[in-house]
Amino acid sequence: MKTNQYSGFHKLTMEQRAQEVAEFAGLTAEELAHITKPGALSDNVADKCIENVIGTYQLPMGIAMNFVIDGQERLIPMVVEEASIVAAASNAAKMARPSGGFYTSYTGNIMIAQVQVVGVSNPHFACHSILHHKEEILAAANAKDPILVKITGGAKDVEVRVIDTLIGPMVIAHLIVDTGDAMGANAVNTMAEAVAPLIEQITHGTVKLRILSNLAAYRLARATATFYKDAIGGDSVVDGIIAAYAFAEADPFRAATSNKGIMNGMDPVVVATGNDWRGMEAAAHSYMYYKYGKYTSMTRWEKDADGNLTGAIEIPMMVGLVGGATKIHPAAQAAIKILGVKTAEELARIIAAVGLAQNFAAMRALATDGIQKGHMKLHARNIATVAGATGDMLDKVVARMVADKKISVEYAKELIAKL
Ligand SMILES: CC(C)(COP(=O)([O-])OP(=O)([O-])OC[C@H]1O[C@@H](n2cnc3c(N)ncnc32)[C@H](O)[C@@H]1OP(=O)([O-])[O-])[C@@H](O)C(=O)NCCC(=O)NCCSC(=O)C[C@@](C)(O)CC(=O)[O-]
Ligand SMILES: NC(=O)C1=CN([C@@H]2O[C@H](COP(=O)(O)OP(=O)(O)OC[C@H]3O[C@@H](n4cnc5c(N)ncnc54)[C@H](OP(=O)(O)O)[C@@H]3O)[C@@H](O)[C@H]2O)C=CC1
Repeated sequence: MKTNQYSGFHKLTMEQRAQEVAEFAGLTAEELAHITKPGALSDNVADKCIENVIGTYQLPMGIAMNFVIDGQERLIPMVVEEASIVAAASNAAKMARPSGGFYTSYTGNIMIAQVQVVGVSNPHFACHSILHHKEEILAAANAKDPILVKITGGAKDVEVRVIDTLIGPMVIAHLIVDTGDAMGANAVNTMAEAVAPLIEQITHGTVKLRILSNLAAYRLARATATFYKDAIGGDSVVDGIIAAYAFAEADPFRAATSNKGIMNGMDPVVVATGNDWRGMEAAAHSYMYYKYGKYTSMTRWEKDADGNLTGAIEIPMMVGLVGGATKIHPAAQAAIKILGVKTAEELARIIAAVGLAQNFAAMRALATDGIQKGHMKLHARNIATVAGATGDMLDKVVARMVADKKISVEYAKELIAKL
């Protein structure tokens, strides 16, 4: 496969798809086997990732097609259990292609470590004292990670705040750290612990928590795309999507589902690359309050002067290529090679684009046929399997359920009995 716009890719067998992906990404047979051969992880790394390991739990890895991001064709590995997500991402990317696909930007690999100081009688004065000693504090932080300092410069700045809390004022110091191609949690936690004694001396207070913030408000990935109205169903579809977006922008009940739809795109890539999806989720949802003062849509959708649909997303994206499980998980390494990324920045930008694509696909389906038509057609295989259908019988049962527009375990069982 020389291009990722492979119409009918989904009609190939698993083995054929794997070979096409390996050819596009230049995967060796061994690298491909880390994905296609179950059990690879338990042979060498599972017991090094977490505690009390007894084995491994497998999830499907699908490949979203058609993505052009900043002018480059990308295959997107997505690890997820839910039907229709990979199809939706592929469909959205296909519809974005006529305008050139997705365009991204990024603010840098900047993480925040928090140091909490309590018992300070003059908190505002203490904040100034911390800032007077900024260079000393940065030196103490950077002494803990010479590798990071060599690569990125490490801790770059200190910020301070006084917050009023239920137990009185607290001085909160933020270490601002460039963590390079690492997600950086362990790195910044180590630095926060290292500077605590110095901050206690400076403030005459007591340091309690020393921990990163997952509200990675300085590590933002952005993506935009233009969907030509004629490529997505015309003015009524554009207006339908704008109305769906306006609902999510205004209502947290809708925003929660619309943003879950965005996570349908972002989480599977974060998981596929061995990154911390809990941290990414915490960052993305909390950023809504930080930026907009309310829980709202993570995306912004508008009409351009020609009536085409334009979308944008700005989201904290703290993912790494080194550190955590990424470096030691062979399938994560293979996924990174499929993506063709060399830096954490590239990966962050791609994930933001996939989130935007997923939101478009969901809202377009909702604004036209409704989600069930596309979703349940793909979920039918899952339903038929639950009912006990296998092999050719499975295909026959799925075809009949879709044709009869009756997709349920009950009806699948009826069909199995009949067929
Ligand atoms: C599902 C589609 C794409 C069908 O849409 P369609 O128009 O029937 O698809 P199509 O048959 O015309 O195919 C168009 C392209 O879609 C892809 N595609 C099509 N079928 C497959 C397949 N079997 N396997 C892999 N890829 C597939 C593929 O790229 C294909 O291009 P082609 O290969 O033909 O050149 C569409 O209905 C859709 O995008 N629906 C949205 C589904 C969705 O968002 N699923 C997420 C789960 S629902 C949810 O939890 C989120 C939500 C909805 O609650 C969020 C919210 O509320 O906002
Ligand atoms: N989200 C959260 O709240 C938390 C997440 N975590 C977990 O922390 C892990 C990620 O932490 P992270 O600090 O990335 O993990 P690591 O500590 O494993 O990796 C970071 C280290 O890799 C080394 N390194 C090598 N090459 C590079 C490079 N090019 N750029 C940057 N660093 C490089 C650095 O120095 P050196 O070699 O000296 O280490 C750096 O400190 C994830 O598993 C995450 O789940 C942990 C706590 C909290």
